[in-house]
Amino acid sequence: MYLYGASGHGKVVAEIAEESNIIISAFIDLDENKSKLLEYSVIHDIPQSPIEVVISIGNNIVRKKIVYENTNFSYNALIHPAANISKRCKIAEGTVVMAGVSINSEVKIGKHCIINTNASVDHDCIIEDFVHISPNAALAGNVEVGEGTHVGIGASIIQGITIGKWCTIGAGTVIIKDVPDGATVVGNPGKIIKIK
Ligand SMILES: CC(=O)SCCNC(=O)CCNC(=O)[C@H](O)C(C)(C)COP(=O)(O)OP(=O)(O)OC[C@H]1O[C@@H](n2cnc3c(N)ncnc32)[C@H](O)[C@@H]1OP(=O)(O)O
Repeated sequence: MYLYGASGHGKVVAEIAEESNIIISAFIDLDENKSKLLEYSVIHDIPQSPIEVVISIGNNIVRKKIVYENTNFSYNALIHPAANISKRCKIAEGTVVMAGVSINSEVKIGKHCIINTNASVDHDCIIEDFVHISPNAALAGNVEVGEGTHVGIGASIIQGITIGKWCTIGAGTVIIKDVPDGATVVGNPGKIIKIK
């Protein structure tokens, strides 16, 4: 497997692959100043043959762009063995689930999401493609999160809330009302500070 993105996030993704006994061929990164990350080489020319990849980049828009630009890539979900995942949840290709995560019954998680360390996603949540749920964020039951949204570290979202596409939920924010597309929300209770 290749990891696309030789960064801090890439290190964490590499260690999930190692824990899962998956062999890492190399990192791919267009930054020619990077030659090695952990014990792995960083290559700058994207292979054109079919390869299996996990995109190890935290930026949601960049992950989406890479998927659309590289049709020779194939993807599987990468799940840390120390994540606690319901047998009734669905996790789509390219999504990375980190250590300590809990995902409860009948949750659906889209493609190329990051469910970061110790995040908690409760029953019946629906998370669309390219979302990042940061460390220690907690989603109560029946929460929906739209494509490309970033839920910040330690944020809490009460049950039944719908968060739109490409939103940013600030670190530690408490969401008690639905959030429209493109909104940045911070504080407790969460208030919109900008809309894209
Ligand atoms: C493993 C990992 O590292 S995963 C990465 C996890 N990272 C995160 O969760 C980061 C989340 N990002 C944030 O919380 C950021 O502060 C953002 C995106 C919400 C806002 O960033 P910016 O758009 O740059 O806004 P800026 O810093 O200018 O702040 C605007 C106002 O909102 C306030 N504000 C910003 N973030 C927060 C927050 N999380 N909670 C409360 N208030 C906040 C600021 O104090 C400021 O208030 P003021 O106008 O009264 O001075």
